[in-house]
Amino acid sequence: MLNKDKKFRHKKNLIFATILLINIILSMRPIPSKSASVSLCDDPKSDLEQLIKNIAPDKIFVLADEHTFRHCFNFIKDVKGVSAERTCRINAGDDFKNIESLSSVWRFLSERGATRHSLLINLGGGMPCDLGGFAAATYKRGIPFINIPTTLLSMVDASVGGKTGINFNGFKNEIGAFRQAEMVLIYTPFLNTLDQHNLLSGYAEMIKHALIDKPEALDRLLKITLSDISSDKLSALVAESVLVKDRYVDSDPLEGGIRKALNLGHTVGHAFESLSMKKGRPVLHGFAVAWGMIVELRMAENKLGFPSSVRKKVEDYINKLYGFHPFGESDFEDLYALMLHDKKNIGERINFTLLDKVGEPVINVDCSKEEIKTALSL
Ligand SMILES: NC(=O)c1ccc[n+]([C@@H]2O[C@H](COP(=O)([O-])OP(=O)(O)OC[C@H]3O[C@@H](n4cnc5c(N)ncnc54)[C@H](O)[C@@H]3O)[C@@H](O)[C@H]2O)c1
Ligand SMILES: O=C(O)C(=O)C[C@@H](O)[C@H](O)[C@H](O)COP(=O)(O)O
Ligand SMILES: [Zn+2]
Repeated sequence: MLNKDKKFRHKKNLIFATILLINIILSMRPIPSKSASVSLCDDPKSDLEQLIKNIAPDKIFVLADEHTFRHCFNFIKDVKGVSAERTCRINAGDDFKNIESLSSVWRFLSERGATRHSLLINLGGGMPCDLGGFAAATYKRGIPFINIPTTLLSMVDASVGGKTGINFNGFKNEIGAFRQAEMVLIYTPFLNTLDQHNLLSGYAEMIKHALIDKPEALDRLLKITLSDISSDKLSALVAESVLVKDRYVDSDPLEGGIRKALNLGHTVGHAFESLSMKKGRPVLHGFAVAWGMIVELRMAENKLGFPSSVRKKVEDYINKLYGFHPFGESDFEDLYALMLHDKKNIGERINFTLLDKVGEPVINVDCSKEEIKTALSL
């Protein structure tokens, strides 16, 4: 099963890499995505207008947070049918990816007469994309939505693949649904106003994609200093990264199996993220995932023989750029209790996604409390 999977992935890798290369050479923009349509665009206004023409909604609504309304709304405000009056603005940050914000979006749509034929455009990072996607999935049992990601993290990861939802009861994405966007429009100049901290946060998910893709992709990322990167180079890396995500989503859209590879670093990462939020000192999702990957690569090394030289290279890179995770021995029981709620678990078993080697994820690895503790405190 695994071997067949590897061969299949290798063949698909080659096809995608070839298409990507041809695209870059010919400067063609659409990304050959399969699960949701994803495109790298040069002109969000005209691309959005074309899309809206095809969808033909009766009304158009936009969801933005306070920052994306300020920095990004101007790029789409002149699109026919888009208006500030029909733009729902929510507070920024993961603290607000909650039932109250969700309810305010449902109310906004309902009070302004949104129908099942109305369109919701989520303009923002992973927070508005996740929350807006879930609002769209549930409002009148589902209306179409478009994601326009404005952070690096949402361009390479959160806007694609149909996982929508909110945090609830102290747990990440506890309530949600799988629902694909009609289209994902990636416009990398939005990143010009994004701070370095949030760029790094997105870069962590790119490192995750490289780890489940191939050694060359990982080596390339670990050589780059994000603060010096040219916008062309970053756009090419965004395209490459989002293709990795799309490939896994396409093989297993509802996460019955191999899509769990995309959750590498998240069993521990989500526990870090939830605990930091509970303590009132929230860390960004990508930072939590970066630290979660360190712990899970140690577990992969201990349990599956993942090469220690590669684990060390990734760990050094993360420690240098992201610092060390802010948790101590005394946090272990809380972190473990949070991991018991991970969505990949079955019964009381905590199921990790680990790696044999770079590009060879192994899903459903059952790890004991002791094994987790050892990896956390090495
Ligand atoms: N659905 C998925 O597959 C998936 C994948 C990865 C992460 N996520 C989720 O995504 C969320 C994290 O996403 P995120 O990192 O994009 O966070 P975010 O949406 O909270 O954005 C981070 C910050 O950047 C600001 N911002 C956004 N775009 C900007 C721009 N262009 N210029 C200036 N500021 C801007 C936002 O207002 C916010 O303050 C988490 O909730 C995580 O769980 C979901
Ligand atoms: O798309 C996926 O599948 C992922 O796991 C991508 C993750 O980066 C993302 O953070 C996702 O929201 C985590 O999902 P969850 O099912 O662990 O809540
Ligand atoms: Zn993530």
